[in-house]
Amino acid sequence: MLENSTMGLLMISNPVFECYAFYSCILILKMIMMSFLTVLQRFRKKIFISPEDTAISKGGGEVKYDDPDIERVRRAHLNDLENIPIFLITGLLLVASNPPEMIANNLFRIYTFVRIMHTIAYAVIILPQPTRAIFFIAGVVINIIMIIYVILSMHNI
Ligand SMILES: N[C@@H](CCC(=O)N[C@@H](CS)C(=O)NCC(=O)O)C(=O)O
Repeated sequence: MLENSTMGLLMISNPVFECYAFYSCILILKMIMMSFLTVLQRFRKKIFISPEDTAISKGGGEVKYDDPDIERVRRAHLNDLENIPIFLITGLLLVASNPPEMIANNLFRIYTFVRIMHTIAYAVIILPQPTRAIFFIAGVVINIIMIIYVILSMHNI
């Protein structure tokens, strides 16, 4: 059983949890949108992942696995999958560690901003490197800061 005080931290009445929950929802919605962005590209280019999918496209289509535009969106989606779930778990651990509100909330805000910018730089307007790398690294640094805070806030290690 969680202690009462910890349960209190993981409730919307805690402003840090509220902020975490809000930005987590934004990031989850963003990831859901990546599937639709892929579908959009598939219909635009009439290129599908399985033969039966070509039947739902007016004018048919073909199965191909190396279209650069589609693969770009898929890579951006995969990169989200490599990073955002780490934030969702680490952010929750941070909330449970009762961090300073301003610091935690700004980490959540900046993380969300850099992940959205990573997608834009990778799959929407395609910005030159190292723009995307900077957004990626900023996100990784925030996850690491949160992990270090959580570890340091433990009493029994
Ligand atoms: N799985 C990634 C690990 C490194 C990474 O995430 N790099 C960032 C900054 S260059 C990125 O946007 N990689 C592109 C990608 O994952 O498709 C890769 O193979 O590149």
